[in-house]
Amino acid sequence: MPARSSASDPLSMMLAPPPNETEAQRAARLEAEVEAKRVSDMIDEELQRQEKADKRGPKAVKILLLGQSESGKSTTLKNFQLLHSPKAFKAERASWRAVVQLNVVRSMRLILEVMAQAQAALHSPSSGFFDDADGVPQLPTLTADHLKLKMRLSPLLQVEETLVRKLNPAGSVEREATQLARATEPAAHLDAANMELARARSREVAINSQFAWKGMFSKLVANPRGSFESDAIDWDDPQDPGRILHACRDDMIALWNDPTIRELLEVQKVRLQDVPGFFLDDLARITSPRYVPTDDDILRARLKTLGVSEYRFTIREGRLHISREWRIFDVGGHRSLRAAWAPYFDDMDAIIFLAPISCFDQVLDEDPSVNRVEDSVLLWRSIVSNVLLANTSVVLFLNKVDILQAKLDAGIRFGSYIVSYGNRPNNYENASQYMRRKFAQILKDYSPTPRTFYQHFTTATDTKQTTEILRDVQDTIVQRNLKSSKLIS
Ligand SMILES: Nc1nc2c(ncn2[C@@H]2O[C@H](COP(=O)(O)OP(=O)(O)OP(=O)(O)O)[C@@H](O)[C@H]2O)c(=O)[nH]1
Ligand SMILES: [Mg+2]
Repeated sequence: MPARSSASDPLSMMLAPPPNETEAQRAARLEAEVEAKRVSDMIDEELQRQEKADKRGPKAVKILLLGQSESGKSTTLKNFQLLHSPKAFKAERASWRAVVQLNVVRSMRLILEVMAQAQAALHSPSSGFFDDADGVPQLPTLTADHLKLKMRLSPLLQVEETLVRKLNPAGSVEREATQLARATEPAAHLDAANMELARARSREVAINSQFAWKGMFSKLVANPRGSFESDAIDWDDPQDPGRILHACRDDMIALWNDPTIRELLEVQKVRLQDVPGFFLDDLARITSPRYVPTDDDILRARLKTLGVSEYRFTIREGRLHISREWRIFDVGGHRSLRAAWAPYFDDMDAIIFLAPISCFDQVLDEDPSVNRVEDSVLLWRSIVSNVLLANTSVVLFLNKVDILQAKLDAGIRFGSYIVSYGNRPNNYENASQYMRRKFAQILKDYSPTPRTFYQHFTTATDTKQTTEILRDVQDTIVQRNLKSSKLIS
């Protein structure tokens, strides 16, 4: 078909300028055309923006995890990951293997530290560990075999250095915070040794969430075939942490199971079982060449948080199955890191506050004059009274109830530390309900506006129980969103 000339095309004819157009008319027409194009471009832009927004879905739900250090925030985040991205969670096993190794080495370092202190005490009669009457040492005596074990385990400190160097690039501030104890050099006298032990107890590896540490560890411990099920140790590398731990395996087991060492730890009031990241009862499994952490190991592994980490997932809501993005923010709970929380208060849908109520007989590492439960209570008060958070839903996890139960069963008296508890029965039922009422009352007294809140007794290391609770929390927030967007009444 022959192409139509513009002279016969009705559209061209309609758009063509009038044949007798004056200069002024032409200028006005061109100006109107420019204006029409501007308006049309604006409309296009708005349509594109809306299209993008529709694709992105409704506004994201934001949840902030708060609580003191070691309260279980990162453990709760791991539970969210396990619930929504189980494959990605499992793919990170190699990285967590390194953290479990660090935890083992930390526990062993504490034992070596206690041994060094006992040795120092022998040379210091004024140490307070000698009976005033007959001058006999009150500490169990270490034999030559113990000292041989201690010497043979000194390569473990090197393992820690290797792993820490990998975790924190040289020169970063976090590296300084993780400097290692010299457990092999006994302190000159007991006061110094005591201080060294106290420092060693609180010194732990911390990670800045902005640093891609998981990538570093995957490279370090995954085998060349990328499979974690097979041998994950590089036997050609004498520095390989897995290789050194494997070589020290029998000595570590012997030391941990030695009755004199257990007695020494008891006299020094070092309960390694209560230190987060305790794996000494699993040494044979963890130091085996093909060790791959289980979900349970990953939840129990302890890595202190510096900075803020964010985890995103999508949930389909309501009958219309509208996808909505959820963002969970995990912050560091150490006192020096709490100032970094405030910028996140704006625009949060919910806060999950973790209060580890098992810590009633412990003090803060950052201030030994403060009881840990007291710190949680004060922190809760400052959060619920904060006007920036007045419209934010609050969910309280009274966490570590497994440890609370164990401590009360072992006869540790709740009322000796929480004085207001008085002479109430020293059992789980009464103590846990007492704490529940205490936190609820503070919310009632200090919240700027009356608000409902949800509270749960939790054991964040118990994935089954925690995922059920997290599902519950999610449902509550979804229902609230649907109500406020009037999708349900
Ligand atoms: N037994 C027991 N251990 C728990 C529980 N919750 C957390 N833990 C352990 O306690 C340790 C500390 O938990 P994290 O989740 O690292 O604590 P956090 O609040 O993130 O601490 P920071 O990062 O320092 O602010 C980890 O080793 C956990 O495995 C619990 O309910 N019971
Ligand atoms: Mg953390």
